[in-house]
Formats: sequence, structure tokens, C-alpha cells
Amino acid sequence: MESRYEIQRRAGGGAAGFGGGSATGSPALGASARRRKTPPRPADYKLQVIIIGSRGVGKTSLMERFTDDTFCEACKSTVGVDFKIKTVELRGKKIRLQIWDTAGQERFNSITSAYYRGAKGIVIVYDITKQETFDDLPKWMKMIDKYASEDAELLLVGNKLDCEADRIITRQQAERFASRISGMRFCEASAKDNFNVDEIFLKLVDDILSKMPLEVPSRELSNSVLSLQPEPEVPPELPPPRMRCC
Ligand SMILES: Nc1nc2c(ncn2[C@@H]2O[C@H](COP(=O)(O)OP(=O)(O)OP(=O)(O)O)[C@@H](O)[C@H]2O)c(=O)[nH]1
Repeated sequence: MESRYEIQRRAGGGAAGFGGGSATGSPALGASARRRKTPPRPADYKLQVIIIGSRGVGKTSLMERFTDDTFCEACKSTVGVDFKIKTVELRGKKIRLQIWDTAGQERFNSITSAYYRGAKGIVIVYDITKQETFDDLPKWMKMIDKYASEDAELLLVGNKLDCEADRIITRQQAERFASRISGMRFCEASAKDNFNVDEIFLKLVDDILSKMPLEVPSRELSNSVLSLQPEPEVPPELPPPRMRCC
């Protein structure tokens, strides 16, 4: 699939994620080291999530913050699509999450649209400091209607919450937008400050899993999401936790 499309691979990017691991071991390893190595438990599920939204809203930054806990101040624009893999455990299941980061530039729509179909979850990002990125949302919704699976979970994310002083789009505006779309959740985040980033992806995965038949006792389901990572510290200028979506 990759060779059919233009895929930009950033340093440390997704290419290594597929088929990764070194189950067969390397000749340089001693026999005892090889014996000691326990093969990782295979994933129970493989899920694909796609991140869409206008140019420069922080799609790549959100993905990289979640997968590698890194942030790039001056990133190159994504060309076509990129992806990263992260394995998470939720609801007693091991999930191999494949995150597709798409280019925001319209000229890549014919490439990126091919990745909507397989996505169980779609993160639609705008920049809270840029009106045009919010005005573009109906355009992204049209792409979803046209190319995505009907049962894909939708999450609207207002990114760059650390730039509160430059905010143009109010939380209420975005909440109104999300409330008009059936099943769409809404959340504000900051890839830069690592605020609400884990929550975005984990909540989305949890919503996807909640629609799948799982053989897990119900008492295990109650404390699944967010037990993976400690709650991020809330910077003083950010809204109190009860305002957060995830
Ligand atoms: N202040 C702030 N800047 C951010 C945040 N997230 C991303 N940026 C910056 O915004 C710029 C664009 O970020 P990207 O992650 O490349 O945006 P993108 O949506 O992937 O852009 P395209 O690939 O062109 O579609 C970069 O300079 C980032 O450093 C954030 O949460 N806060």
C-alpha cells in the first residue's frame, strides 16, 4: 500500500513500526541472551486512526507528542501521509494503534482520502488561534462523509491551547459545532505543553473498543482509560480539569 502513495518519512518515523521487533534475534547476540528474550504478547486488536485538518494546525505535533513524547517547534509540512505506531493497553486488551497523519494542504486530498476508509477513529484538528482552520471544518466533514466508514468515531480537537492569549475560536463555538454532528466529541489540547494529548487518543480508542465485543469482565472495564498514564499537570493558565473533554 505504501508504494502507491507519496509518503513522507520523518526521522524516526513510522517505517520501522511495521513488522518491527526482532523476534528472530541478531547473530551478534549470545545464545543465552537470545534464550532470555521473551517474545512480546501479540496485540489483541489493530486499530487505525487518522488525523485530519488544515495546514499547520498541529496534526503531526499531536501524533509525535503521543507516540514519542517529542515536540518540534519548526516542523516541515507533511507531504501526503505519514504514520506512527503505538501499542496501548485498554480494557484488558493490547491494542496496536496505527496513526495516520495526513497533509493539511488541499493538493494532497486525493492521496489522503485513500486512508479514511480503514480508520476506526478520526481526529479532526483546528487551531484555536486561526479562524480559517475552524472555517475549514465543514470541508473536512465533507471528506469524512465521502470517504470514511460511517461508524468511525469522530473527535474534534482545538489545538494550541497554550496560545490562550491569541485565542480566536471560543470553546463554546467549537462545542456548538461538535454538538451538531452525531457522536462527535470535542476536546482542546496543546501538543506543545503536552496537555490532553494522551487523552485524545486513549479516549478515541476506548470509544472504538466500547463498540466492539470484548470478553472482559465488566468490573475491569470501569477503570480502563487513563489508567495507563498519570494525569498531566494542568498549567495554571489552562481551564480546570472538569472543563476537559477526555
Ligand atoms: N504553540 C503551539 N504550536 C504548535 C502546537 N502544535 C503544533 N504547533 C506548531 O505549529 C506548526 C505546525 O505544526 P504541525 O504539527 O507540522 O502541523 P500540521 O497540522 O501537521 O501541518 P501540515 O503537515 O502542514 O498539515 C509547527 O511550527 C509546530 O511547532 C501547539 O500545541 N502549540
